[in-house]
Amino acid sequence: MTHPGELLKKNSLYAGKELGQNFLSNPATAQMIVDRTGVDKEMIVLEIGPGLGAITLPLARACKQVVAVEKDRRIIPLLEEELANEGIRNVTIINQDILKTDIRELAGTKKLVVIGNLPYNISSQILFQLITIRQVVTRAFLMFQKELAERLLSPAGNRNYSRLAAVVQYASKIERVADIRPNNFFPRPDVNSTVLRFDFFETKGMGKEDEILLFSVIKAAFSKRRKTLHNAMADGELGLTKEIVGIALENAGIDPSRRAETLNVQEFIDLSKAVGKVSTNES
Ligand SMILES: C[S@@+](CC[C@H](N)C(=O)[O-])C[C@H]1O[C@@H](n2cnc3c(N)ncnc32)[C@H](O)[C@@H]1O
Repeated sequence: MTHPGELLKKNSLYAGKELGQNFLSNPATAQMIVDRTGVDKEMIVLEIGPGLGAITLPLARACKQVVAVEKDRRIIPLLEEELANEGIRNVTIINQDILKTDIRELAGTKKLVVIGNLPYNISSQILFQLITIRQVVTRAFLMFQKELAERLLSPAGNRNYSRLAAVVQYASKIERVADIRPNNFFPRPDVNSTVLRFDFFETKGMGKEDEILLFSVIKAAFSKRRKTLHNAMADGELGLTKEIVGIALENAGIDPSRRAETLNVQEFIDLSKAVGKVSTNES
């Protein structure tokens, strides 16, 4: 691969901050990430934000096909040239914003593996998007700012445990793949990065509606994290009175004086089922 600094300079371009363009500049690191994904020649991989191709090149050699969604139109000719120089023909580049992309439609009847060195300002949104379409995404390898990765890995009871961690842990098994230092990027970011692996799964007995309610309950519980569950969930966006919340907590066997960050995924499931039941009985 050509060094991103050199490639941009040659084409009179610059790395855009608003698009989170910190390109991987160390080919050994990009190769290590691809090796650790374990992708093979049978797999179709969706790459989010291929940039100048640091990951795309080793990835295309390892898998059957890469579908690469890149928002920045300016850098696509450079990526195409990098691929052509290496004789790589199994990459389809789509010039689009991933947040406006129908990934389900892209997948068609196939299952996808997703990989992305993401712009940090939209990484949580992308992860949430993948969770909602996990019927077509088997696993994902995503790079995050290290602090966010630590929060996602935090178990219930840890002070870093959050709304997003609860939702992600409900939908996937998470593992740390690698920590990556700033000197592996151009331009150098101010923060450390971590690649995480997500193996998505479906939970038995949880339909689409149950899941929507569960995510709302988790959101409401974390909306006022310093308050007890009873206070945080009452009179909020769930539209439940204090009395109803009290009954739901009791039916779920959860002490109302606990706080959101102490509830594990199963307890959130029990609580959302209890909320669903008590609200149906009320209406
Ligand atoms: C951190 S750079 C990583 C580039 C490349 N994968 C690498 O590792 O060197 C993020 C890439 O995502 C692209 N990008 C930013 N926002 C995007 C969006 N909403 N949809 C698709 N691509 C986006 C940027 O233009 C950039 O190429």
